[in-house]
Amino acid sequence: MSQSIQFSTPSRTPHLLNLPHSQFNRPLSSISFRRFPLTTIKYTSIRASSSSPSPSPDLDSSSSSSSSSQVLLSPNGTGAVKSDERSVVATAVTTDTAGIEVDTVTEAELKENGFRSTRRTKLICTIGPATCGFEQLEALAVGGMNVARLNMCHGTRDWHRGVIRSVRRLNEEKGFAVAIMMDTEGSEIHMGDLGGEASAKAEDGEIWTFTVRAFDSSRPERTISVSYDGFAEDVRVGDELLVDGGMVRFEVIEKIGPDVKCLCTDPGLLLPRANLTFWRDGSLVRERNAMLPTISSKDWLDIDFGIAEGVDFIAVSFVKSAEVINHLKSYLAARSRGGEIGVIAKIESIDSLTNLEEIILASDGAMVARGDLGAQIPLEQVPAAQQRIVQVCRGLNKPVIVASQLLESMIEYPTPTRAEVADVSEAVRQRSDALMLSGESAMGQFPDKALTVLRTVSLRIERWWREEKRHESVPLQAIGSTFSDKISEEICNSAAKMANNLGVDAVFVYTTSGHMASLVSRCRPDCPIFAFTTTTSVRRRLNLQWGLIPFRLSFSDDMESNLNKTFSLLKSRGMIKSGDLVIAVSDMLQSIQVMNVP
Ligand SMILES: Nc1ncnc2c1ncn2[C@@H]1O[C@H](COP(=O)(O)OP(=O)(O)OP(=O)(O)O)[C@@H](O)[C@H]1O
Ligand SMILES: CC(=O)C(=O)O
Ligand SMILES: [K+]
Ligand SMILES: [Mg+2]
Repeated sequence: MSQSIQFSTPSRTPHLLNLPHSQFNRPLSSISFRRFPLTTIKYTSIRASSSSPSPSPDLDSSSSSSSSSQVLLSPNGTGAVKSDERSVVATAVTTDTAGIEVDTVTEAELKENGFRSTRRTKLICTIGPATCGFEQLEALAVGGMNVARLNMCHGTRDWHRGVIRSVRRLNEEKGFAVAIMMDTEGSEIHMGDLGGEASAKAEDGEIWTFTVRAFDSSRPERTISVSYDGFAEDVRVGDELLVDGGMVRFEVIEKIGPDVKCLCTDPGLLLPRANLTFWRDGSLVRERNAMLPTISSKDWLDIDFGIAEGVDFIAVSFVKSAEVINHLKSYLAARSRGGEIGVIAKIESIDSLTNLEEIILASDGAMVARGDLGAQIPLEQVPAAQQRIVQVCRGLNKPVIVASQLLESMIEYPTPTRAEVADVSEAVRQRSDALMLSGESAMGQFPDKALTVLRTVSLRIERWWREEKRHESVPLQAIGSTFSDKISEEICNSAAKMANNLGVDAVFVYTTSGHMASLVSRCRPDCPIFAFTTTTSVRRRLNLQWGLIPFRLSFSDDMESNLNKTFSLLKSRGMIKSGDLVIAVSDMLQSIQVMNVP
């Protein structure tokens, strides 16, 4: 017996009205509202599935494209997997109970620990030389990587293609739904690649030459090439030159044609292609490089490459305005068969903070790119900027990623500093959607350990905060522009509130485009959210969002049959059990249903 609230026409089967779905999968009830201005709230009882231990034949036949006999194991909104379980869960499972795709890590987690213990904060790993092998990628997926990031500042397209294909293979063979995020190089000023060296050490008091000349052969001693032709012209004697946001500092002492002589004032390690900024009288000089395009010609070629390889997200470096995001989105819409690639705005410049709301509104998500941001605004302003970006994203229902230096010391050491753990905790406590590793996973010595730290700290802080009931219920601004969107939003807000008040085990959301799932995620309910979607690409994209455990499942407009099918499939896999309390919402038939699993 279930209790439900439905926003629908008097007809129990609104799809029989034979009104077309709009191309945006707008729920039928919006149409119904126009025809039948009277909103009805119905309490219906749904007959529970007969809870047969194996799925009925019609379940199998209705699962159309998903009815392959292989069950996939994949994107994981999951929590910790004990190391001795890993070898077990990392193997592909082949079963006859096809029809639902979920990764083995999630499956093991749900079976072992129940719904509530799953991890809500998503984890992103930058892939580099330390993690590009198939087995290394698999270890990261098993360890909880939800998204793999490729930084186009480094590596060749062939190298990136290899990684993308390995991740795809991992998804296909092992059922993961690891999404791929391509991060553009952008055209800010950066150093050259050090002629193949991994790093170079600049000592206090040394004189180094920064030059716009290219080197034919090997790099002359204490010489660094600079990517920006106007560099020697723009800097002035007395300017301060910051490498990587201040990891190393120089003072400009002399200009000789294309060469700029600089005195090292803060020693440190110079890494290939590190970012350069120059400061005059205590503020960033940005008049000239403000003219550089956000998306360079090389970036456009990388974007074409990303479209061809089917990446899930493109993160745009050094976004200055909403215009560039809109431009890229219309390009993608024209080239990539309709909005299948999400555009993430990287907030890492003063301009992006100035135009924050409009940029986030135009994007599909944002990244607090603290590395470069900390080179553009005083470091002590970065935490407040982070808090503001996270809040704006939550308000506008866009996923937000906190990135850079979360566990920087783990590039070299196997344990984090206490300060780093506190920083990770703060990002989790702010309820950002995702945390990102950079050098820690790309070229550090302990990529798996760094991921484990993110995972365990996330789990612990999430649980602590839930137990303490510390989450003040933040009033969320209304964002829906159409009446139908407003209904969806109210349904999701109510479902999340009911879930907390009733202490349910999970919210189930049936969503074709993923929008309804994101609306539930936005409410940050106490219980996990099982997001069922019909397409693999939507499933991967949902893997970036807080609290969503994405499954691929074919379903219909008939919620009763969807629920019965889901219960059967999940029960037969041991992921839910009779008596579990579930709230279900759907974007086909706008409704909320509360029921115990039969
Ligand atoms: N594909 C790659 N190949 C080689 N080294 C890489 C690769 N990706 C990352 N790295 C190394 O890892 C370090 C940190 O990676 P990350 O991508 O976060 O760089 P970043 O310069 O901080 O980011 P961004 O350029 O977007 O601001 C880089 O400085 C580089 O040394
Ligand atoms: C991630 C990134 O681009 C930064 O922190 O600058
Ligand atoms: K980048
Ligand atoms: Mg950056």
